Amino acid sequence: MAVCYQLPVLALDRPVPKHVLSRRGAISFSSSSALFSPTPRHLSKRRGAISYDSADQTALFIRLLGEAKRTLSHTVSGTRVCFVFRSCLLPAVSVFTSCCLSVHFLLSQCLLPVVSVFTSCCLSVYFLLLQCVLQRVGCWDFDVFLLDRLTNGNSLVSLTLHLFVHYGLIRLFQLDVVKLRRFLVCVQEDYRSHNPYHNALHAADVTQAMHCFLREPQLAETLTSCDILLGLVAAATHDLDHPGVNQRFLVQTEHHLAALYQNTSVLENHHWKSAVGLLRESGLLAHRPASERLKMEERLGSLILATDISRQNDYLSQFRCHLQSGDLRMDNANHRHFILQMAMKCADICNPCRPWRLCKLWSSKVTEEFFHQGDTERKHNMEVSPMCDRQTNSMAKIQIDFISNVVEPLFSEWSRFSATPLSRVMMGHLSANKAGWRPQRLVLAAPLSKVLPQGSSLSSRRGGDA
Ligand SMILES: Nc1ncnc2c1ncn2[C@@H]1O[C@@H]2COP(=O)(O)O[C@H]2[C@H]1O
Ligand SMILES: [Zn+2]
Repeated sequence: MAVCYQLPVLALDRPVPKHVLSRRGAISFSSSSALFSPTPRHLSKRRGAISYDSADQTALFIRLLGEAKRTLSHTVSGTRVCFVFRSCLLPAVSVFTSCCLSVHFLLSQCLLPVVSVFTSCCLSVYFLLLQCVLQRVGCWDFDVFLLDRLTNGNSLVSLTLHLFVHYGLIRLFQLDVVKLRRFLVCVQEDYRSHNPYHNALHAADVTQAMHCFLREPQLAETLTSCDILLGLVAAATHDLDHPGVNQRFLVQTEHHLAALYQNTSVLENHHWKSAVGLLRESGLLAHRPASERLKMEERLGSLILATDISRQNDYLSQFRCHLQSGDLRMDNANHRHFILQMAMKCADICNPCRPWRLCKLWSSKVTEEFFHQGDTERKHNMEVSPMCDRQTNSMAKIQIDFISNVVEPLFSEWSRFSATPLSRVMMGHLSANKAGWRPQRLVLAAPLSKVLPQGSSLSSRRGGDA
């Protein structure tokens, strides 16, 4: 009690600050506990709250509400009632209360241990399940959607942390685990969750694919721990703060990012600079020499910039030259970095190489985002971008074109460089998926009238045309 007395106590009914409520260890108790009474939770009245930091378990605020007192003063009015209440009812009430307390005490003695054993069993089962899922992180059919559901939308943080532990990066770079976690949480939060495709789940998917490529023999045997660290951080951050529209849209709408990066690799430059901002803010690498930090930031940039799909042909022709002349030397730091760039590019657009079920999910997400941009462009009388027009495109048509023109050329060179079972599996899925889309290529997306609200500028324009 003495300890409690010294703790900061909030005044009655003053709202608990937001930052305190967001802490993990907040306990709040109410007039009827869901454990002991059938009263629905929303009917029970909150009586108080204790918040403590999950790390040090030290109570920060104790807050008690005066609910009971107020109820009593409403019921008791007038001296006579007060007298009757005091002489007859009060003893009865106090006997009743002590009975209730005894029952409550008995129940809590019997039930609480059972409840806490049950809770810890549930937690153990949950962590076992999570471990089972994460143990398959190196498999090409890894289900990142399942991981996301299991972690309640925290797949990017949990997957990347798991991989940092897997590669021993925390020990090798003497990383502060708290800073690392904070950095990853910030990265995850800087992705826009309302984007159908360019969100933290896509980043988790790319990071998992990157891990699969890092495990390929040619890379696993030669990459340094710094290459691995950069490969994972680049994959996790490569689309940071993506606005859900492409560069063309940003340039045409004279967005400030287009002006800032002079219409060149606008998005990729923004992702890179955002990643560097978070790295510096988190202090994750603050203990490393400044020259090493700068070099890492630069290499991070060149990995992220490699994902600019409009520059794919430059990278591909360079890759083909190396493969033809057979001059790639993995003991050469520049060559290793180039292979990391190619791995990053493959990881970014590998969704058509996944098993059909996963491939279909990604395709519908990316199409939704494209069509959303197209709808916005039409609404503002802009020219609708290729692949973004739901009136002339079908999901299957977009997929077949994307596979034929972008994915196949890249992955056939990658499998020439890394002729492994994984490459054969990916190429197998790619051709099966392309064949799977063919019968659907003439099916158009939902009619625009179902997407745009009635009376929008477009629906009236279409009416005029008719
Ligand atoms: N399944 C897909 N279908 C069509 N385009 C895709 C698909 N997957 C990725 N892309 C495009 O490829 C781009 C790669 O870089 P981004 O992730 O910035 O944006 C991606 C999309 O524009
Ligand atoms: Zn991406």
